[in-house]
Amino acid sequence: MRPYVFVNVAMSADGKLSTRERRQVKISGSIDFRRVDQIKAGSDAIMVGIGTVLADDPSLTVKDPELKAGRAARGEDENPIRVVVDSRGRTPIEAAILNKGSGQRIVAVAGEADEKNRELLREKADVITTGTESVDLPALLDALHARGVRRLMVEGGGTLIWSLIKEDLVDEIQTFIGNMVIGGKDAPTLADGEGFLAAQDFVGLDLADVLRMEEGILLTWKVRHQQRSIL
Ligand SMILES: NC(=O)c1ccc[n+]([C@@H]2O[C@H](COP(=O)([O-])OP(=O)(O)OC[C@H]3O[C@@H](n4cnc5c(N)ncnc54)[C@H](O)[C@@H]3O)[C@@H](O)[C@H]2O)c1
Ligand SMILES: Nc1nc(=O)c(N)c(NC[C@H](O)[C@H](O)[C@H](O)COP(=O)(O)O)[nH]1
Repeated sequence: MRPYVFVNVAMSADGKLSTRERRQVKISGSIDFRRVDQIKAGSDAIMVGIGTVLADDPSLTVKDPELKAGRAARGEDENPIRVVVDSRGRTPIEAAILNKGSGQRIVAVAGEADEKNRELLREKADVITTGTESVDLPALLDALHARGVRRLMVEGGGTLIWSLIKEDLVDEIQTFIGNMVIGGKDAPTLADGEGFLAAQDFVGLDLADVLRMEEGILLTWKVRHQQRSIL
């Protein structure tokens, strides 16, 4: 079993999530940032890859006090469970995601992660070890479901999103497209990794909503799941 998984990113008009130097770019306007806060507050967990932690040092906390109060009224922590996918356990112990705001943290590492790193991270987070070189994403989602996670928001980055999509683990993609061109053939996009080559492997989407938002546009897609042959 796994949670409902939805990706939320902001990208430039040319599809970039940040610069080729992975320097964070403010793409969302105030309305989209508020929307992101709302969907974060409505999630049981929010997940990022270690690349995003090292590049942006995000706290992934809920910002609006009313949204936090709403979570408390439902008997929830003020922040969703924050999950870092981090094969080698490189999450800095002083990272914002481990120190800012209350709530549970999970760092998912792979078997190869250094035991010392795992020990250190256990002071601030639950450490889940799954997979050998990279984190076993189906197993991680199963573990999150077993912990009661039913709605999982994935913030990025492109490498993590690619793996989740490739393993057919994403149900919905929300992307805010902002009114700027970042450029750069090596700048990160919504789905990086090795990419598909054959058209029959491309992941199909159904357009669920289009919304103009300031000078940008918010697209919501539902992912068409692979027709798994039932053996
Ligand atoms: N604009 C946005 O909405 C947005 C959101 C998040 C991140 N970003 C940007 O994305 C960039 C970071 O993205 P990224 O692709 O470098 O890193 P990422 O955040 O996607 O993390 C990828 C890393 O996670 C680890 N990992 C472990 N198991 C894995 C698995 N099974 N599959 C995939 N990864 C696994 C690996 O070390 C891998 O390199 C930054 O520049 C950041 O600013 C933008
Ligand atoms: N939705 C969105 N619009 C953007 O313009 C932008 N640059 C990000 N980037 C994603 C990044 O990883 C974190 O969402 C932010 O860094 C927020 O981090 P905080 O929780 O405020 O610490 N995300």
